[in-house]
Amino acid sequence: MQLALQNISHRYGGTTVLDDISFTVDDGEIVCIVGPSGCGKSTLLRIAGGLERPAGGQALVSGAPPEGSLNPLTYIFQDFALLPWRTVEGNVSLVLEDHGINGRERRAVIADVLARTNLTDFARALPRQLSGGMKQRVAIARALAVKPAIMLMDEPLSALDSQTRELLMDDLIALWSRERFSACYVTHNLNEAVRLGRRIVVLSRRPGRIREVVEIEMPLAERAERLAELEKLQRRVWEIMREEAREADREITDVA
Ligand SMILES: Nc1ncnc2c1ncn2[C@@H]1O[C@H](COP(=O)(O)OP(=O)(O)OP(=O)(O)O)[C@@H](O)[C@H]1O
Repeated sequence: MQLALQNISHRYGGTTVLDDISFTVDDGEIVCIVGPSGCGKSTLLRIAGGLERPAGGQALVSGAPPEGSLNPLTYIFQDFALLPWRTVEGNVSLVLEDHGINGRERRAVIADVLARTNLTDFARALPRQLSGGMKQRVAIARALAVKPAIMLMDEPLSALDSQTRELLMDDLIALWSRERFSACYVTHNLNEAVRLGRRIVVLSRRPGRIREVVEIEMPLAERAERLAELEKLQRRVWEIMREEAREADREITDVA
């Protein structure tokens, strides 16, 4: 399935937050979106998922979803959004219950996604017993359970410390290598963007416009070993963003 954002513009009240944004997320591709604070990244993701209607342009999905997909566009948020009174398997189960998947089929899906996210031994644990990294693995397992065509990921690792973030990035790469998923991945963290993105869409400060799209040919599985090359790419992305970020920072300071 392909997600195409076509000439997306958006405003809140009199403030334009997005201006003429167009790009696609192709099948099996992770596209990262980076840009200064407040440039409209989360807004763009909500528009991509149909949660918000853009003032101009359109978000289109085309092609057939994966067989058995219950929810072609599925979000993963920074704050995990788990139900505290449900166990790990109970949290995953919920999305299947919502779709009327029961009995043996439900148990099979839960077992599969818990195995893929290395959570099998934690099936009966409650969220409060888990570290932040494990909670986010549960959120990823829950997203995978509905067989999404495209995952919409809003700063999924930003609540985690840097070591846990590294481990989760390894997990995401391993998951992607086994079964290529498509994702539109918003992040502040340029290291995450160059580790995970096939393309990085760099936005300007508000109103967010596309400054540049950086393509990264290097296979995902090789990236952990080729850090020096990635470092260069990361610097390049930062060079594109630096002035924008500085201006955005000044703008926020002015308001305060
Ligand atoms: N529902 C809303 N009503 C009014 N203004 C909003 C709303 N949602 C976002 N905004 C404003 O729109 C702008 C873009 O917000 P958005 O959260 O999309 O940016 P962002 O790039 O994701 O920010 P950050 O990097 O800080 O997470 C901000 O100025 C924000 O205050």
